[in-house]
Amino acid sequence: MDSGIETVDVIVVGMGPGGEAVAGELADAGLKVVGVEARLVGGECPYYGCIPSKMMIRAANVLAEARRIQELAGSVSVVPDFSLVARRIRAEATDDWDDTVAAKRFTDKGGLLVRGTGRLSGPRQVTVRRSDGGESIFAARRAVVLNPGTNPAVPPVPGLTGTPFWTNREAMATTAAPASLAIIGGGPIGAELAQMFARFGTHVTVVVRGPVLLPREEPEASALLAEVFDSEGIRVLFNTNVTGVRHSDAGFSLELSDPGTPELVAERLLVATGRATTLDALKLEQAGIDWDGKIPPAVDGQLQLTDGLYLIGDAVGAGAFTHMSMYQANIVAGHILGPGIVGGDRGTTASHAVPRVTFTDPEIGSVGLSEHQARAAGLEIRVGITLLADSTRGWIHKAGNQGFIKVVEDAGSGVLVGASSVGPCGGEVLSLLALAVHARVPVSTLKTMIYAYPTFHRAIESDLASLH
Ligand SMILES: Cc1cc2nc3c(=O)[nH]c(=O)nc-3n(C[C@H](O)[C@H](O)[C@H](O)COP(=O)(O)OP(=O)(O)OC[C@H]3O[C@@H](n4cnc5c(N)ncnc54)[C@H](O)[C@@H]3O)c2cc1C
Ligand SMILES: NC(=O)c1ccc[n+]([C@@H]2O[C@H](COP(=O)([O-])OP(=O)(O)OC[C@H]3O[C@@H](n4cnc5c(N)ncnc54)[C@H](O)[C@@H]3O)[C@@H](O)[C@H]2O)c1
Repeated sequence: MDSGIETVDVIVVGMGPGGEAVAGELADAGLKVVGVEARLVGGECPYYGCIPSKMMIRAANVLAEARRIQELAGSVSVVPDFSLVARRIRAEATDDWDDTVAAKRFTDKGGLLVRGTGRLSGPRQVTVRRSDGGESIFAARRAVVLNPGTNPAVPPVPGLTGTPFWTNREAMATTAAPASLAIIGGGPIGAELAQMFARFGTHVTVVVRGPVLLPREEPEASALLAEVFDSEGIRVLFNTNVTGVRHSDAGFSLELSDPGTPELVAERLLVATGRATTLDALKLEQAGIDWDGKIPPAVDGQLQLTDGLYLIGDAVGAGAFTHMSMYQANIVAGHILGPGIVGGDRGTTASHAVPRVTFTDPEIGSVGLSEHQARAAGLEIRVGITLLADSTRGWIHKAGNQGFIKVVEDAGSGVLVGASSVGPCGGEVLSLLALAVHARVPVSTLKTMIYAYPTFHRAIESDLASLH
């Protein structure tokens, strides 16, 4: 409708992983739910993030394993063909960036999907500038849930704007691996895509303004990844700023602050310098929020900004991961349904055991606090670190066996407060450590567990024995 206000139970603005989950569950429970989506139902993860990037990485890892055949099993000729990956992403992951199936999943539950951009226009009221040019206004009896996600952040580098640089979105849509690629940023996106494209034959240079890759990880993980990148021919320029960008038919030319490499030339440029929220555009002040650009601390518990207004997903700032968006969606759905409903009231958010996995090879998984964070929090800690290559399974594995397990124990309580699992299947091995940190399992109990032989996770047993 173009006039009047339609009253519903719940309005969800932004149908990313968390928005889609909460809207779907509430619609399933019989509530009248409006989902507002400006681009694609499902958000960044299925179309431009986790899923297509992991399909690319799966293919790149197969190439890497094939190249390891000569060290372990014979000979093979490996000829990469990126078109297979591009086809798979179109056919199986993104439906050629068409969200009809995802939209139907929601509308089949009774949800009303409104395509357009939503903003708050009052307490529990949302105005939508629809994609068809019209406007709709909705009022929510129970709640408004904001799941706006993020967009790629683009740094103010002179000359960059207006060039055909890639963000993750264009990178996921490429049909060919470029001959050469410059990447600005050595976070998870930069690191994962650097190795993936390099394994398809691209000459990759990563420009990192600090001294390490993946600065949020343990220093041992960052150092190991730098070693692996070096061994795979991926060039990393540390402590380097990009001071200018030019583009011509020949490709990109980057002006660098490094006197040793003042210019970097590449066919393509990927900007992977973090994300920017769109919270400003949601007009939180219309719902009575004293908005100063910072998320109010109240959002940490019930994810409620004010009565009946919830925020979930990357914009919360508690970890920009799909699993966090879904975790928060579950808590908010429970809160909206209320304790009287079966499955209602799912408590408040806990932040002590947030896991993450960067899908480089080796995979870099971590949970909870790093050694540095635990010390900075004033904890008296014990640390253990065990190289996978020194474990039986790592030694058997041989080619591609780089990695380690690192655990951080709070000596006072005798429980693990953080851990890293780096290696082949590092993300899978992390699960045991994530459980230990989440459930605060005493280290004395973990030490009595039987660890199957010869598994990668058995290195955890040696690691616990090495705590000091
Ligand atoms: C390359 C890449 C790889 C990644 N890999 C992983 C991974 O392996 N594992 C992992 O856990 N995470 C990964 N992530 C992160 C993951 O994609 C996000 O954490 C995830 O998408 C959750 O985001 P979200 O729920 O906050 O919303 P998003 O997915 O960002 O979706 C938000 C939606 O809201 C819509 N929207 C925004 N504002 C409005 C408005 N005003 N009105 C209407 N609609 C609006 C947007 O169009 C968008 O569709 C990756 C990200 C990238 C970029
Ligand atoms: N496997 C996963 O779970 C996965 C994979 C990819 C992305 N993600 C999520 O997406 C988020 C975004 O990833 P990202 O890698 O873009 O962001 P990021 O913020 O994690 O890393 C960006 C890096 O770019 C650097 N940087 C910023 N401005 C720069 C500049 N002007 N010049 C050079 N370097 C600059 C930053 O110092 C930082 O190290 C991640 O934080 C993560 O939460 C998750």
